[in-house]
Amino acid sequence: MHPPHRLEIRGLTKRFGPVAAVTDVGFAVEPGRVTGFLGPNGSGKTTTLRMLLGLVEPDAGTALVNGLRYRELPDPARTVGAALEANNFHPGQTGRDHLRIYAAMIGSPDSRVDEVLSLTGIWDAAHRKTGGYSTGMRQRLNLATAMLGEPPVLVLDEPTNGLDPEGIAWLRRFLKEAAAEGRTVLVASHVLSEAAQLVDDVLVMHRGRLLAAAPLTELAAGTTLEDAFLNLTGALA
Ligand SMILES: Nc1ncnc2c1ncn2[C@@H]1O[C@H](COP(=O)(O)OP(=O)(O)OP(=O)(O)O)[C@@H](O)[C@H]1O
Repeated sequence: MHPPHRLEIRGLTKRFGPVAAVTDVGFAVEPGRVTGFLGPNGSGKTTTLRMLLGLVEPDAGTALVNGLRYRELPDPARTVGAALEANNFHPGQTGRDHLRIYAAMIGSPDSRVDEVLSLTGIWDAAHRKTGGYSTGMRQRLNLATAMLGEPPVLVLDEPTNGLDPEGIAWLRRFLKEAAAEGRTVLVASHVLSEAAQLVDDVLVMHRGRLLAAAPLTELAAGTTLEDAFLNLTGALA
């Protein structure tokens, strides 16, 4: 794995026609911690992550991974493991073949495929076509793909969607361990009750703007994350 990496977002702004999707958003994400990127549907989380990954060009601002834009990284796929949508697999391909092709593309050894299959608990489904996977299995395959290059940074968008309670508990352990290993873990979610059990640091998005950035213990001191969130957004309603 590359050494730990820090993310730094500065003044990110993106409009889609009349929609101000993201407005002047800035924050840092530290290695060794799980950071929750929280906010309701449509608050600008995915657009911010897409700008971080060079998939959307910002109107203004920068998103840096250890001081470099994603497209300037010497080894991007092995630096940032990203899982944005769990439905971009070829339905006629097995999970294992999907991983083998991706491993070849990013220069990871074939042996890493078996490692990530074990790591993400989809070993049993590896030889089945992904068209028959449940949403939870797709999430695990997505995570397995993100982990192929042993990246120091993980960026995940709503990774618990479609996971059963056991899967959610498993993912929590997985991400906490990834952070304990020194990874930078950024997880977008609109499910505050789940986030409260997972994250160390909290970023709160609302209508395209960042409302708060603080450790969970500070933001939710003496209250729940839901109440802290409602207090923040209620003030703007
Ligand atoms: N490609 C696009 N074209 C037009 N509008 C877009 C596009 N992508 C996002 N938007 C709009 O930008 C706003 C922010 O969307 P975004 O997907 O970033 O929010 P989100 O917080 O990730 O929400 P969700 O949890 O529903 O994914 C929304 O109003 C959305 O409709």
